[in-house]
Amino acid sequence: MIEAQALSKRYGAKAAVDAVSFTVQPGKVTGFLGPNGAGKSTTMRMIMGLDNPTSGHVTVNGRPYAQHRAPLREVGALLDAKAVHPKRSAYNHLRAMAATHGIPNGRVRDVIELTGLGPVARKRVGGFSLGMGQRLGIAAALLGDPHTVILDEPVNGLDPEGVQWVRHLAKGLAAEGRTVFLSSHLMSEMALTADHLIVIGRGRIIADAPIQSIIDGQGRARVRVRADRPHDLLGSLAGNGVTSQILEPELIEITGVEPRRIAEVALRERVLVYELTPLQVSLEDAYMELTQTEVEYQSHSLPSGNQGAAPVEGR
Ligand SMILES: Nc1ncnc2c1ncn2[C@@H]1O[C@H](COP(=O)(O)OP(=O)(O)OP(=O)(O)O)[C@@H](O)[C@H]1O
Repeated sequence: MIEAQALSKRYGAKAAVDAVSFTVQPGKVTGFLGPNGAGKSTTMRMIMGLDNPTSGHVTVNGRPYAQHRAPLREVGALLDAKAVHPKRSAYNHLRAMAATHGIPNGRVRDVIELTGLGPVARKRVGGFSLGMGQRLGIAAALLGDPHTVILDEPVNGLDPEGVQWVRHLAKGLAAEGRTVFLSSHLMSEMALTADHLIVIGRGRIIADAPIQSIIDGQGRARVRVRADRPHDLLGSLAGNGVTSQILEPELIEITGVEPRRIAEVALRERVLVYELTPLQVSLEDAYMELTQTEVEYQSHSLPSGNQGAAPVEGR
């Protein structure tokens, strides 16, 4: 279990991590999700004792990382896959790590097999692709057979087979009762892997909940409607945070109101509706909604004729 309490890290005037408190439970995969620069890596580095908190504290299985007698057996982490001597082979890198931590050589062979590194294990790490480097980082994280596994952006650079492998690995480790904490900026990946999500934006926790409740809590009803007089319909639906997007002259998307209410209003206004389709709120939409105001580097789409979402105007 990982427990952070009012954990903060400042760089000068900037709060990279701002008084975050959370618990990562064993037996499930917890996703640590946030846009670029949100504070994920800084938090993970503090968990591993690589950065000192400015204030607050964080423990792994009840103690700060550095106070564990056999830390590699307690927590395994992939934080920076490139932090390996380029002239060493993968096998020698893992052997050296194992030797300094009293881990038998047999375990080195096990993790090489587990991570699919067998064919390249004797090659120099300097020539590794990003994906192979990630696999080596994961092999190192698992070397001590740890109770807690922390992986920072583990699917970075992996091909689809590798992505799927990480997914199965994470789920398998959690099923064995381990604490698994994975960071990502991709909601789509987390949706397939994590049981629980901690969402961070600009150094602060903005959600901490099971995946399903994040969808249920954040997603607002979105409905696609084809109607002969969309403006009349929208005029009558105005208010209470209802927003709309006109996609074609007779095609609109309405957010924030249930399909039945749209049908009732259309009937009352004698607007002909010939399509009324509830659109599923994807996890990606829920994430965008959660982090909208929390991204550090926001991209803006170019203005275009009738595509922008606009609040419904009253009559
Ligand atoms: N050593 C440092 N010195 C100054 N600022 C830093 C340092 N490390 C991180 N930061 C800043 O702290 C904030 C959080 O960075 P962090 O790397 O933890 O975010 P992240 O969520 O892991 O993002 P990414 O997905 O881009 O890696 C960013 O604004 C970053 O620029």
